[in-house]
Amino acid sequence: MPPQQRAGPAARVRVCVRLRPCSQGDPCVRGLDSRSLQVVSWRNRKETVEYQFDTFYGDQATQHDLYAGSVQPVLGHLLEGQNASVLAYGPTGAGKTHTMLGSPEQPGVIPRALRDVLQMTREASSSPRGEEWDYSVSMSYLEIYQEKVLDLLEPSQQDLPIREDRDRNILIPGLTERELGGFGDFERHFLPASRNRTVASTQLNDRSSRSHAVLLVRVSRTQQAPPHRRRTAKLCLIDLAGSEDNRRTGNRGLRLKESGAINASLHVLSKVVDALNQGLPRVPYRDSKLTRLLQDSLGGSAHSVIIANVAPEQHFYFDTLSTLNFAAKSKQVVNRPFTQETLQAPAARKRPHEDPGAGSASPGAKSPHKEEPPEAKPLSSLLPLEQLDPRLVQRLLGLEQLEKQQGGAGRRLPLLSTPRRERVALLRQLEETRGELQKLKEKQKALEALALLDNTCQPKPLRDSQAPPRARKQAVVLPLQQVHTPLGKQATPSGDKGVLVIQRKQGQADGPGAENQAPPWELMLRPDLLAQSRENLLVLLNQGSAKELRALHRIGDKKAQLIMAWRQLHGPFSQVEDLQKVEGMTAKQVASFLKANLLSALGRVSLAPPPQ
Ligand SMILES: Nc1ncnc2c1ncn2[C@@H]1O[C@H](COP(=O)(O)OP(=O)(O)OP(=O)(O)O)[C@@H](O)[C@H]1O
Repeated sequence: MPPQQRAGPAARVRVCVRLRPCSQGDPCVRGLDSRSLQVVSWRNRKETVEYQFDTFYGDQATQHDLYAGSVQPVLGHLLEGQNASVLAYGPTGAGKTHTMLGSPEQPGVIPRALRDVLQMTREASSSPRGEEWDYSVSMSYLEIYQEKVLDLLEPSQQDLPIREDRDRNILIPGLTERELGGFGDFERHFLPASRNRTVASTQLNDRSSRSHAVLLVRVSRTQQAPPHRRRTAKLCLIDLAGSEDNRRTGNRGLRLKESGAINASLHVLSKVVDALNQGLPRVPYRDSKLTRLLQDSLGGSAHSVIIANVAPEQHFYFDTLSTLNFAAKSKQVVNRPFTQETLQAPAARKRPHEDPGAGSASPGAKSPHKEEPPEAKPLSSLLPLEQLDPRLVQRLLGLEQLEKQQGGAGRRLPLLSTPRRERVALLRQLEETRGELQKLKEKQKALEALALLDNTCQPKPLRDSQAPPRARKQAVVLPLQQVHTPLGKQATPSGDKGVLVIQRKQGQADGPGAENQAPPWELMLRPDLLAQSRENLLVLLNQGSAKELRALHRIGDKKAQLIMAWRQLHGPFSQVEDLQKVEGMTAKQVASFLKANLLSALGRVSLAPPPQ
């Protein structure tokens, strides 16, 4: 059954800053109060910058202080079916992993949150009303290493896809998901998986995280009795890899490549926050795997907490400023958490431990969870309805009506309540309509192509300083018509100015079942214009500037340079096919270059009436 979403109040991203204890020299960061801090310039100690956040944790703050003050408060939303995210951000060596993971003596956010979530579900199920509900908690753990999504619970080199379902939940099909009965289960799965995370020694951190690590925890509660309401929420705990200034890390080779990927994805994260703050229509979530994964945490459906970790040493001064600037702008991001609830049909319902993947707010799971199938789309047309030929619209509507009666396209449900004779007539009508529709679509396509060519072929001077215009697909509706000609003969459907000829294909004719095949005719360019167009392309290849060459399809900056260099060395090309002699251009590439450019080169042809 379709999920129901109940929007809660908007929730601003909560931002706290944590300062790591100083390991050498005079610190350049000092706390002012429980919310504010000051950064002192390394050049002039009188120069200071002040920041204010939801909470500031100084270097004496404990793991418990931070967890209880900033993380625990958002976990309560999970049982309401709302998502939550905690994200540790900051330069390398500033204490992100310490904050999120900690050590056996000083456990960090992750073990504390898991203990609490498991405790919460246990308490809820043993409360007086809790007996009516089944609770389940499960986890997945992944890293994003060099733009690859890797499963840490079942490590392999396979880069897992990130998908979005129709309710805009982010899913990772194929990601392993483990059911957690208690904290012991969590430790059993999590500790070995943490060792799978990519870490390495750099000059700034002996165990530097080379990837972004994401722990996904799913909390579901399902009503035992009908209507089996089910609420599912996702908790995302993220230990980001640190931004790195490679002049200081001394990174080389693989380390340098890793830090390139880390810095690039953090840059996109910053652009995402900028776009959200400026209310831009396009937020570049898709520009990196990290932001794609965080799509429902930043400016999305989660209660989010950002922990900005900063290091106090003077040599971290610029990193500290850039981290605090990121944190300051993140404060303004507003999320819209909602409760998502599904009703499960009794037959589809299983006990949670049998079916950990069911439910649509899941982070995705190996076997059980599948991405929701896309909603059945209405029959598509080539052009917006209002631009289509009225007869075609009539046919489309008729077909849709018939398909509805029949139970949907492709599903040939018997029309049980319809008398047999009517049923046969209805089915025949449906077949005919489908056939006609197919034909009309083919014709529409052909006529669009024709209209496109006619538009492209406005006479222009041969040496035009402008680059040849790129063919623009235009929605032009022409009266539907088909010109039949004897085999091998050609006709010009648009009179003297026509540029296309319709030619019947060998061995094909209209007949029963022909509507299901490709049309029995094809469109071809008028031969005289074809020759002219090739000639124009050749002129362009021999005389065109780099800019004009780049304006051709399939020619980028590098190829344009190579073509000009070849021209200088060997003189003009004698035919377009000579392009094969240019470094890196194969016969196949030249053929596809020709195909892609013949139309736009036609724009340079002055049209004369076709030869009689
Ligand atoms: N609040 C803290 N108290 C005590 N030690 C800390 C604290 N924060 C960090 N450290 C220590 O500082 C060192 C670097 O911390 P950590 O590895 O957590 O940095 P990081 O930001 O995760 O770095 P990277 O991005 O390179 O992985 C570790 O030895 C860690 O134990």
